[in-house]
Amino acid sequence: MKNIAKSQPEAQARPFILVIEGIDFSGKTTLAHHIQGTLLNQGYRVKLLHDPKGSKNAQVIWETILAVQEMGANPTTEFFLFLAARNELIHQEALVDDVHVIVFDRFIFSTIAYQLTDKPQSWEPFLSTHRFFSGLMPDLCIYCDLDFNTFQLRNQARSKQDLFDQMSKNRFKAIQLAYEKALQLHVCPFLRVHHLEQDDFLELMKNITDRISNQSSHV
Ligand SMILES: Nc1ncnc2c1ncn2[C@@H]1O[C@H](COP(=O)(O)OP(=O)(O)OP(=O)(O)O)[C@@H](O)[C@H]1O
Ligand SMILES: Cc1cn([C@H]2C[C@H](O)[C@@H](COP(=O)(O)O)O2)c(=O)[nH]c1=O
Repeated sequence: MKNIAKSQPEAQARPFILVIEGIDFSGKTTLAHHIQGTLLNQGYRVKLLHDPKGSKNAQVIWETILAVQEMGANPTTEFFLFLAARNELIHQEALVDDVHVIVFDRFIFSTIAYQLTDKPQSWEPFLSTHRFFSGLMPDLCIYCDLDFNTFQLRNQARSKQDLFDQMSKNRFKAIQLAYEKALQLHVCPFLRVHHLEQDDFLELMKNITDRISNQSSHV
């Protein structure tokens, strides 16, 4: 990726929380690494965290999620385990370093889309609980859009799969719909990306860095 500028970013009172969301194989991790690399090149201190696997304890909880899922756990149990994993991730990794930007590869919208899919009445209570216990709310969400055919092609090309990756078209559509509705809750602004090309990426980066500078000039 092109090195745009190397001026020193302004000091910030708190990190900018950038969340990358989307269904499995939508390109979140690829995009997150490009964004991290570009921001680092511009002199930002950046931390990239993968929810739910991005800290030692979170990884243990993720393995528990997979194990109990295999045994047919109650969906609410799965919900609480994802919250537990995120709590560990936040406390072990997110709140410990002095950084300008934290990029989360998945965050609270994933829980709405996957665990609370058909329970829109539970979304606000969940968000309030998250806000109360962690205080870490997204400043911007980048939503990676994907069609079902591409999902299937990318899924088939994968060597390693877990139960979350094996979903029917109906389940895929339900998760997407939940994402779309959750993004309308005004938790934070969001940008939608779909098959990102180089030019679109440069524009996206400009948008992101403008928002980061804007936040630091308002603290
Ligand atoms: N813009 C793109 N164009 C074409 N292929 C892409 C693009 N972005 C990602 N891919 C490919 O799609 C696959 C999934 O990408 P990636 O791992 O980044 O997605 P993800 O959303 O993080 O997936 P998961 O949710 O399973 O972790 C990879 O094989 C990657 O190379
Ligand atoms: C954070 C979070 C994740 N999930 C699911 C979604 C994915 O299938 C896996 C995580 O693996 P990936 O490599 O990021 O695709 O976990 C979930 O169901 N709920 C959540 O809150």
